[in-house]
Amino acid sequence: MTMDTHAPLSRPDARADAPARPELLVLSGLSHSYGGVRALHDIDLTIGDNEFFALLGPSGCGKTTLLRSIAGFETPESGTIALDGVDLVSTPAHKRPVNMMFQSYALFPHLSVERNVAYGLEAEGLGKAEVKRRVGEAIETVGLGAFARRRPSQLSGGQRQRVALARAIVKRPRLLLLDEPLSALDRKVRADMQLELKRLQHEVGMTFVVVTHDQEEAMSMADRVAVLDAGRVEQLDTPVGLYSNPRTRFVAEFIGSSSLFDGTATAGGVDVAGLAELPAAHTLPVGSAVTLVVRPEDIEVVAPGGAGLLEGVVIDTYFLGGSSTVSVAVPGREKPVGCTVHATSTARRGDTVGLRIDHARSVVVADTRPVSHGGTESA
Ligand SMILES: Nc1ncnc2c1ncn2[C@@H]1O[C@H](COP(=O)(O)OP(=O)(O)OP(=O)(O)O)[C@@H](O)[C@H]1O
Repeated sequence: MTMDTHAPLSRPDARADAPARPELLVLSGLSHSYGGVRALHDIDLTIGDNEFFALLGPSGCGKTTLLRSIAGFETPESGTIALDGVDLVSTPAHKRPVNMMFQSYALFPHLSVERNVAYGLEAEGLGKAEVKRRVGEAIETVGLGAFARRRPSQLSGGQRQRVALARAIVKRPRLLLLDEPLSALDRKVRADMQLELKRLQHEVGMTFVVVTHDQEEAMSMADRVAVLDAGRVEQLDTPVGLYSNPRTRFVAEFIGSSSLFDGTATAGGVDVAGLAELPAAHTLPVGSAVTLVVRPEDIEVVAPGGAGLLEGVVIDTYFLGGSSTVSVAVPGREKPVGCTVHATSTARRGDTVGLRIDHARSVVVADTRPVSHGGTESA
């Protein structure tokens, strides 16, 4: 049997709930409701200067409400928002040093690219020469120099998105808010634009706060990510921290793939219902309901029969290029266990294999749901 030899991810030891840079935006105790619907519950967040920050969560978790509160399109029920130490809640939206890029891009269809980009500056009453220079710079920054005279209908989706970006950065806000900025683009263009957005943020030196429900997008672009669920911040961390050290079951399921083993905490690990006691380090009360979270690259597929191994039967292998995913049915578990192996793995469908979990890398989280039998697996 082949052994999986992935290098371990480093675990962050710095406090990830505080930005590495000087703070720019501080939200304290922010709550908001729409009629009887609680959209935000007591949110505390600090976002750093020149940081690429993502708000990530499933539909309805409150991401847009949070963004709109920062922009000034919603007035929070309680709590404070300060930018550079100055209160924003009492500052009207148009006076905040904040710009928002909408999902729809909201371009003027009858105006050329350069007129679209110039619009906001002209509305501010800037001189013609200044407008021309700044518009030219912004259009170059987003790589649309050759398209300045075209109208939005003569551009691709990715190019339209760049116009919206140019229009957002041309006013040089301290903070740029982007609501699902890539959702209108197809998969390939999206991947390119993720890199582009990151480059642009670095180049213009502004703080970006991006809202997305796509965890890959958030993880690939952002310096830090706040994972929201039902109006609360579940975890605020770096992408590596979220992946390697999820603090709740929700985060473990939402970020990346994992096999989740529900059970009861023991002194040295987790007693997985109907399966085995699996060793793991944790500080949760013995006897409490917990979930052991194991990433696919932290499971080694080996010959069966060794001590401390789970055993199962390979039900599928998926070749992914440099690696493969082996899906193993383990008796007593409803969902198969996914393992990442080297592409040269000899594991084949129908093989009985042993699974060695890297106990030093698995994570135990408190499970607030009733203990289920058979375990679950995230996508
Ligand atoms: N204008 C409104 N009136 C009433 N309820 C609203 C309003 N806007 C949002 N909500 C509710 O507030 C909650 C948070 O909505 P919000 O739009 O902030 O979530 P979201 O995470 O951005 O979702 P999505 O990803 O689907 O856009 C949801 O339950 C939503 O139904």
